[in-house]
Amino acid sequence: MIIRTTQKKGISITKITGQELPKEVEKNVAGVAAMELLKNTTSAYGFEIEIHKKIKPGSGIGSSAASAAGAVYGINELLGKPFGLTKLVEFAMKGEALASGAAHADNVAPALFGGFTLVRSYHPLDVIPINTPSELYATVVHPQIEVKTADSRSVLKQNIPLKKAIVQWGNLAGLISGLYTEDYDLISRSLHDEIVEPLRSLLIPGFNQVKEVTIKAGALGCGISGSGPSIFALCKGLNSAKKVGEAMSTIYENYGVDYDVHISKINTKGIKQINN
Ligand SMILES: Nc1ncnc2c1ncn2[C@@H]1O[C@H](COP(=O)(O)OP(=O)(O)O)[C@@H](O)[C@H]1O
Ligand SMILES: N[C@@H](CCOP(=O)(O)O)C(=O)O
Repeated sequence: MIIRTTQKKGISITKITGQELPKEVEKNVAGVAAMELLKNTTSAYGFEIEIHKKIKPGSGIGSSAASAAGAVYGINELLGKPFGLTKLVEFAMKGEALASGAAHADNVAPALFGGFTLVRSYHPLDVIPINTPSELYATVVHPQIEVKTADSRSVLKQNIPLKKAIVQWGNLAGLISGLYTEDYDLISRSLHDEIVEPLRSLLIPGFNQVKEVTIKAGALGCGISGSGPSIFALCKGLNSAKKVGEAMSTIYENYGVDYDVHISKINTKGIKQINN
């Protein structure tokens, strides 16, 4: 993303490459998030935004969040950093509301803070950055089909049986504890989703096979990335992450579905600015 200051007040989106997305400010998550930030300033300037997309929308790996968070981060830098990270998350959430119908911080918070983040509360917004174990890698397979967050939210049930909620609270607490203590076995034992995965996985071709081969290949755990269709695995060490990536690929090779595999150490720094 490239952001420039302009004499004309307001936001404009001047160029989009890589994907078909609207340039109208009110229809693009970057424009909506940027407008929300501007509403909270008395800036004498405006900003023009170029968006260069490398991820298909409806990915489950935060394509929309990347644009929303990038826009507010860049404008905040150009304004001399009047806002802290939590405030930027609030602005970027307005962009996510356009994409999915819900002003959630699940992707914009980690994009801005870096690493793992816990969104403890929305009223008020309370984002807690969580420790990242030093040997932790993520492997993500992104089958090139679009699953919109709004659609995969609509398949969820509004009520959760108490028994399932108790199991899930245990897993969540175990995961947070495992991340802080860098206990990879505990992370592995805690990576289970009793509530959302059984419903949403039906929207993802090959999900069960991917999960099976991924665990066999040595992943600590595997699940739906965001609202899908991407599937993530957490791994200890780069070699394990690569083996898991190969195992994931075999499934989509057999399905004949185009896919990308991304392997990365967990990025603990969040968005960074590059000056040209
Ligand atoms: N700058 C943008 N980047 C990505 N998606 C955008 C953008 N602006 C608007 N959208 C819309 O947001 C929706 C994708 O968001 P979402 O379903 O949450 O997928 P993802 O998991 O890839 O973020 C699509 O309808 C897309 O047209
Ligand atoms: N975590 C939320 C939002 C997911 O958004 P996405 O853009 O990553 O799909 C959810 O699971 O609904």
